[in-house]
Amino acid sequence: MDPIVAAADLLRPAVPGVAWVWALVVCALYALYRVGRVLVPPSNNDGGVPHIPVHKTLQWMTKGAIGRYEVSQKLDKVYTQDAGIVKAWMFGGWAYKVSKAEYARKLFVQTDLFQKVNIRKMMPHNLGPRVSGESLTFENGDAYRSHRAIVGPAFRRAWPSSLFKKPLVELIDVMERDSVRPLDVLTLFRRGTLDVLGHIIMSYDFGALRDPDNKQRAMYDSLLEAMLHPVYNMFPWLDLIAMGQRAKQWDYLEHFHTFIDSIVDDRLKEMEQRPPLTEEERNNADLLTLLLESHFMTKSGKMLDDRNKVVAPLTRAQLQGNVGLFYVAGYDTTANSLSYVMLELARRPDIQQKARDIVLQVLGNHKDAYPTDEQLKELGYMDLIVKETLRKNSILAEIRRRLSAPVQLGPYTLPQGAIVSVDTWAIHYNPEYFPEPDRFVPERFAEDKSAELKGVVPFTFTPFSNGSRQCIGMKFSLIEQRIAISLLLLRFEWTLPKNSPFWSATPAAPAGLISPVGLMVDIKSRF
Ligand code: HEM
Repeated sequence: MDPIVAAADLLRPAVPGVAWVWALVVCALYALYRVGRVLVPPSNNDGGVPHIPVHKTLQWMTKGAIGRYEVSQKLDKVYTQDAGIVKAWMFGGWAYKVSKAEYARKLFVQTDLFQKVNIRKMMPHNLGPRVSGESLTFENGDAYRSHRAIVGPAFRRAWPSSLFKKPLVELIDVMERDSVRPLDVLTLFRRGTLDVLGHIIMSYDFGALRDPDNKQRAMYDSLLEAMLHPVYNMFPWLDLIAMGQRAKQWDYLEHFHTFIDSIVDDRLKEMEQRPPLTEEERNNADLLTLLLESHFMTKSGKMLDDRNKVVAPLTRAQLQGNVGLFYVAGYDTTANSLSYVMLELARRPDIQQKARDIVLQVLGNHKDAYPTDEQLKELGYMDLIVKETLRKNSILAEIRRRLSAPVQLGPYTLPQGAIVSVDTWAIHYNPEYFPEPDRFVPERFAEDKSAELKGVVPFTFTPFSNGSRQCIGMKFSLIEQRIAISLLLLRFEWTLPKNSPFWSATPAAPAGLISPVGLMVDIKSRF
């Protein structure tokens, strides 16, 4: 019987004093049972998956910004040993984390079995999942395939370098202006990526680079912080009584949705009245235009998904949700990635110079050079830098799924409903997959690498996830970063301040979105 009902029943008898004692005993037992469930991992007959004691996890959680690297090496690795899987207490419940290529492959490939966790349904009162509302990212099965058929074409396109020119050149100019002092690169890249996203998603100028105190950016950062707030994620019902800053963040959410809605509205009207896009217009169009073009095509009833089912048009809420998702998914991820690139290249001036030599060879040593599409092809080394940076500093620490049925992973049987995630840091630092994992070696990802750098084992490089649910914006982000890094190398030389803690460690949040908290860089203009 539900313990609350049992307690209420005990309160009914004629002798109230005794009833209260009984009620208190029942409540105390229930509290003990709840605490016990937290402390003792469920047996689940899973075949003896090793587990991390909850007090150890809590110890690390309370250490604050100590870094995912330390958590991975000193906690996860110690308890996982060679099993390639470990059970850990995360966000109020027990979950499995896998770190073996073979197990990760199953998670990435068997998408009907390893399903996306629909946190929108799980936490209906919580602010976080509402930011990207009814978007593809929470969907599974037919609903997901239908979304992806409409959203996919907007991302499967040419990404001409001219598309990025205005915001990226502005980013470099602002950086040059500020280069006299150690620079908080993460904040600057956040301003830059927001302007890039505004421009590319819906031809909107946020002006975040021009104005460091830009209100929209402050609002947006606050929303991101709200989405990742550990307490509200652990106790989602707290949002029912949101007060103070949290209540303000609910207002921001409304602003954000009204803002997207009004732009989607205008664009819908504009597109209804115009002839179909020409090839050239499509090449230079923003994502919203391409998304709506695809959305209009569904109205003929002839668009099919990858299993040949007819795709229904998106509702207004789904259009709004997907545009919101592009911001959520593309903003801090790319800003963090670029910051980590600056960090890794500051620590390795030899690789910084090697990359600069390539840039100067392709673009020439001219202050105003900007890569053409042809030149961009010759700047592929920047992608190797990004990949190695993301191997060492994966922005999403875990890629999480829920089991729709029991599954066998090696000797272990995981039960239906269990949460299973790929532990990107554990895989990326496994010397069996990446020899000498602490070293920064971009050439690991080159196609024509030397024999001692063996090929990347499939499903072991996962910063963008893998399989059919791989990041839809990966190509976009890689091109944006390829251009940004080339311009950074052309215009600046940089290093870390002498007393920077980042020379020997990488302080960062240990979970959630990984960020180089407090990174400052000394940059010097080359012109
Ligand atoms: C360095 C930059 C980026 C990283 C590291 C990154 C990483 C990821 C990862 C790991 C996932 C999969 C999450 C999961 O499977 O649970 C994902 C999904 C996604 N990403 Fe990215 N991303 C980046 C940039 C972008 C950009 C620039 C955009 C678009 C503007 C974008 C749009 C998306 C979308 C829409 C999804 C959901 C796809 C789905 O659910 O099928 N991402 N990203």
